Formats: sequence, C-alpha cells, structure tokens
Amino acid sequence: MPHKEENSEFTPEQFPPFPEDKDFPTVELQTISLKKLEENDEAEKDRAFEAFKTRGFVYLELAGTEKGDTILHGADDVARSAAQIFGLPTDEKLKYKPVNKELFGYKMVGATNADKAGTPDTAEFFNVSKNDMIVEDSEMLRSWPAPVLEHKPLYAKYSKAAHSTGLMIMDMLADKLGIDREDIRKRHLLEDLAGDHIRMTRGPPRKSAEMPEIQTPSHTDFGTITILMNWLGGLQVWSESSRKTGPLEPDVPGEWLWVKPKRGCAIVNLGDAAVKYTNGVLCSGRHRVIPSPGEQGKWPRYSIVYFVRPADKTIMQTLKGSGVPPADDYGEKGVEAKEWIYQQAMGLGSKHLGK
Ligand SMILES: O=C(O)CCC(=O)C(=O)O
Ligand SMILES: [Fe+2]
Repeated sequence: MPHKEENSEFTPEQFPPFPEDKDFPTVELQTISLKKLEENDEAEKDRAFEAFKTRGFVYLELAGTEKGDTILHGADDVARSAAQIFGLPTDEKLKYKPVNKELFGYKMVGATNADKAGTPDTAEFFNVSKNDMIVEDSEMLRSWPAPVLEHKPLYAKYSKAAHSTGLMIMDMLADKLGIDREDIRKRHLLEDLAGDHIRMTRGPPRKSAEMPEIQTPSHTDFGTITILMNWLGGLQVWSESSRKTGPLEPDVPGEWLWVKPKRGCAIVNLGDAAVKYTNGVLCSGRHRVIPSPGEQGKWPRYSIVYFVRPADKTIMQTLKGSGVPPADDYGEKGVEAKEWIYQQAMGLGSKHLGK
C-alpha cells in the first residue's frame, strides 16, 4: 500500500543542521535574488552572469515572487508525494522503467555505474514528464502510477513555475551574450515535447560512518538549466570549474566540496546544452551526491529536481551572439536534442535505459 501522507518518511521538520565542521568543506556560492532578477536589477544580473560563467551554480532566493513561492512551497508537497511513490511495491515501480530513448519513469537503485569499476549507485529516481503533466489525461503519452496521477495538478503547477524561472534566467544570459532571447525561447516552448521532467530522488540513510556509497555519480546535467530543491547535505561540486563534459571523472585536479542546503533557496545550475549553445562561455558544473554528512545521514535523502531541456526536435548547435565565440558547427546538419541527450545519458554509464 502507498504510504499514507501523514506517515511520510519525508520529515524536514526533524532534520538536523548541516554540520559546521572542517571535515565537511563547503563551496561558497553566490546567492541571487529571483525578485531582483525579475525587477531587472543590473548588479544582480551581473553577479549571476559571472557565477554562471565561472562555477555554473548559484543559490536562488525564491521568496517574494509568484514563481519562487510556487517552487518553495511546492517542493515540500512534491517531496511528500515522492515518499508515497517510492513506498510503492518494487514490482509496481518497475512497471514504469524508461522506454523509447526517454528518461521518464522509474530508475531503480543500482541502474547506473558509480565508477569505472562498475560500483552501483544507491539512489532511486522517479522522473515525471512535464509534457504529460500539463495536458489532459487522454493526451498523456505514458502511463503513470496512482500517486503521480493524484498529484498531477501540483506537478503541472510546479513544472510551469520551474520552466518559466529557468527561461527567465536564460533571457538574462542571452542579453549578456548578445543572443536573441527568441533563439533560446523557441527551443524551449512549454507545450513542445521535451525531456523536461520533475525528478524525485531518494537516497537511503547512510550505512556506516565511513561514506563509501555514491548515491548519484559524478556528472554534469545534460539540459539547459536545472532548478534543484534539497533539504539535507549530500550534493557536492568539483572545486575547479570543469567545463568539458565527460563520464564519471572530473577533467581537472581539485576536490569535492559540499553544497550546504540554504533555506528559502533553490540551487540552480546550468547543463551541457547551455555550454553547447554558447560554445563554452557558460559553465555546466560537475557534481555528485553522496550520503548526507554527520547526523543528517540517518534520514533518507530526498531531492526534487526540475530539468529544463531543449525541445526534442530542436537541433543542438551553437547560437549566434556577440559574446559567443564563433563555432565550427554552424554549417552542420546537427543532432536533434532528444538523441543528443540520450547519448549524454548513455555516456554516463546508465544500464537501464530502454531503446
Ligand atoms: O540530489 C541532489 O541534490 C542533486 C541531484 C542531481 O544532481 C541530479 O539528479 O542530476
Ligand atoms: Fe545533476
């Protein structure tokens, strides 16, 4: 039986704080106010642009705007629904494994290699497609378990707020790079079929004081921009910005730094499509997830991620802009986004994806 919501294992009110301890070195990220971005505050936009060129990650302060409040409050509701979904029997969840070169549905524990030796990851994902959540049931392209259908209005509202927040940030980056905003907008129309989804993740409580397990292996996100909500530590970024995309291992020397969750803020990062569009001017930061530190590790770790991705049929090519170095792919036929993203996912060592 699904977990009753009142007995949810997602209990943010009980979470202990992130440990203030030199054993857990944290990264300093810029905190950008969504409200100020919406008000066209030039200094805020400059700071955000700089951060997205160098590290590729920021904290985004959400409160005080309609979209921000929807994400802030919606994330708790989505996480509670995630606890219901992950509480379904395994054979029920396995009915929703990804098919058709898509990443929607259920990714079980161990479906991805965490390193070159083939150590399995320890996180479960359930990826809910944006397109299916914003249309009538009769127009949905996939079937979904009961708790997903039950929360469809919540997921639709959350997806729209996250998609629109991502695109507002992309407008700002386009302006800074002399790219026509429409060149990005038309590749991310809300109604067009895309790999966009809400990813619900669950990592198990840590098994031992040592932290050998990898919940989600080292990667860069594949899409354009990611809006992430998490409550417990576990996310780490590579200390040096690592622009090249490649499987599993960072391409420059450095160390893993913890990203301390910040109340009231989303963590926003760019993905590989943003790097492709700007010929490497923008940075897609390398990151991974390990069990939560210290006392926090006693709780199962949930995160709610929204991936803004290029529409399936759009071609992955460098965009023209005064701040974008000329590329050698202008004349090429180019690869469609759906295939491009699938290739990136396979490169990460996913074993579970349907053909
Ligand atoms: O769980 C997190 O904090 C990050 C998850 C993540 O990086 C991903 O799903 O791509
Ligand atoms: Fe990620």
